[in-house]
Amino acid sequence: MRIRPIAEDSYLRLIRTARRMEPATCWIKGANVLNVYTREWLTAHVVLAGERIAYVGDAEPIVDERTQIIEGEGYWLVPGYIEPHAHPFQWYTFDSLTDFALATGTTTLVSDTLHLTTSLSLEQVEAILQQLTNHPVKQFFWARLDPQIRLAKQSEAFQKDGLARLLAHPLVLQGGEITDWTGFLAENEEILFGMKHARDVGKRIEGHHPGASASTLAVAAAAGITACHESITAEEVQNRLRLGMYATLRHSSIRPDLPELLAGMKRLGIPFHSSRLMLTSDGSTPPMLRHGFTDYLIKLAIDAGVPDVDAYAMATVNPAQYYGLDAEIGGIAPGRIADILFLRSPHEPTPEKVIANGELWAEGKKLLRQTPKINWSDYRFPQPKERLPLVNEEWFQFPEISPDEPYPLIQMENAVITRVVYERLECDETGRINFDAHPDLAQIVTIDPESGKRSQAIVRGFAVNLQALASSYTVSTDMIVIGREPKAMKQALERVLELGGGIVAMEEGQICFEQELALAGKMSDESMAELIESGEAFVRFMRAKGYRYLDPIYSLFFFQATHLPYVRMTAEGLYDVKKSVVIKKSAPLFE
Ligand SMILES: Nc1ncnc2[nH]cnc12
Repeated sequence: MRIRPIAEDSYLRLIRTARRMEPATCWIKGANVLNVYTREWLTAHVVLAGERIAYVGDAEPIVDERTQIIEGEGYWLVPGYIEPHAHPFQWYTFDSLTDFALATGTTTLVSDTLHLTTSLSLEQVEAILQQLTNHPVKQFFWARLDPQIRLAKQSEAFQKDGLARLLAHPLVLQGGEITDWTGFLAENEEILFGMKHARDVGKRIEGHHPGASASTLAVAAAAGITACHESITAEEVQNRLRLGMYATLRHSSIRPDLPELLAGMKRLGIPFHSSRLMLTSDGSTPPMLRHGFTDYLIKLAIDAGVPDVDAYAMATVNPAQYYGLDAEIGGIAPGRIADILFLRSPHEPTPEKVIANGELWAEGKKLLRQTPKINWSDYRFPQPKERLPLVNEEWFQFPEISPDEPYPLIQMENAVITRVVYERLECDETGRINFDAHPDLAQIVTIDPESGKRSQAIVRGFAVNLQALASSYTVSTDMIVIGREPKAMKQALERVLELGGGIVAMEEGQICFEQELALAGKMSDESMAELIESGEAFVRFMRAKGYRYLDPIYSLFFFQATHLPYVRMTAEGLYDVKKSVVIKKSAPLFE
């Protein structure tokens, strides 16, 4: 597959430059160049004709006064990195993630379309995908087959016609990730249609199989799933590879698994030079990006003992091959698009310079000029204040309980996994839960203006003595409010609505944390540097409030995500995912 067609005159120029009949546009003189195909470092000249590589080797090119000559001595050149599994909406936007990626050497992203497809028409989604291709980072996408929440509004992207339309889109490289495995097993029509269709139109299908046995994975492979990024042990990596799947090794803000996975793989003798290994940061939230992006993962791999050439291959030629793009990207070789990173040492994957499409775009982790941006105001995401003009303090009244009857609690096991436990709780004189006797508990309320429903439950493990936190940053289009003070919970939600979306915490009537996320309630147009600072401030705030797990940002995001075990907040109420039963029903917002 080709990334884009080549103009006739550019094609001729490429051939003539390769034949040394025409001058190079750029000559990188005598650098150490990684050959990802033979996995060796070779001293070579790299010669460009416009956006493509014309020649790599010993011969000097023809030059003229317009040839840009870059002294390659002392540099180690590697191909631009490829992130095969991005979720570009974790506070950052598609734009700010791409800028950050470019500055740190990732020149291709394959991205989730989730919050576009749940909020916009397919025409608008397609217009955004098309606009994103103006960015120097090459961008491709996946068509989700399920929205990861129960009783999702029937957005057209998840109907058969919509799925077929998205899967036919030239920028969409795969279907998935298949998070609704229960739906697959129940032979859900749309999911099976989407998988078969992806397969029939020659696209990849990505799985999502945490903890799956070899026999479950075998079913997934039979159904056409070709990669999965959910291995958390080396044995799970091995199971995937043995089935002919690609295993994407993940290091993310909720699962920072890479060093352990690699140590286990060494123990099992899984070859690091396998072409079926890729790396992903799987939508890490801003604080994790303090360390970098794909460059950070490669560094971790090298530090864990992976030979440097194999670590680079995991983030370049392997994903390029997986997506059928290796004639275009993933290597420094003739005919490829010139995405070239200049490193100071093979053990230091953060590039000093980044060439993308034959042009120098970044130096010292800074972009040299503005990249094309999406004009987000052209796209009408539902406005929180219009969806929910009135907030009622009653929604946050504590539930009446009986001190003799065990009450269902959401017990957090880690940042995203929850269980239901039943406990007797102390009540006050009004028959409502006495939160003073239970400092580690908080009320959690989700609000869905479209269905006019609110779900209410009690959570343990999120925070201690938390007065109020409201968030439009959720996996769905709902709002979530957590806390112990109904008045403060109302105020926090009102502030989120006023911001047009975001996360707000209140203490003693004062805002003590605030992050605007006015784009779809999930993203802000602040720079990545600002979002990293703010994300770190949020983590500090939550730690001070007793949060003990890895990533409070993802905790908020996933309280409703029914692809995760074991209890979730849904429009129907508190829901047991394994048993498929509602534990506690939702209530109407307005009687
Ligand atoms: N399944 C998922 N959906 C949306 N964002 C994610 N980030 C990591 N996993 C995700």
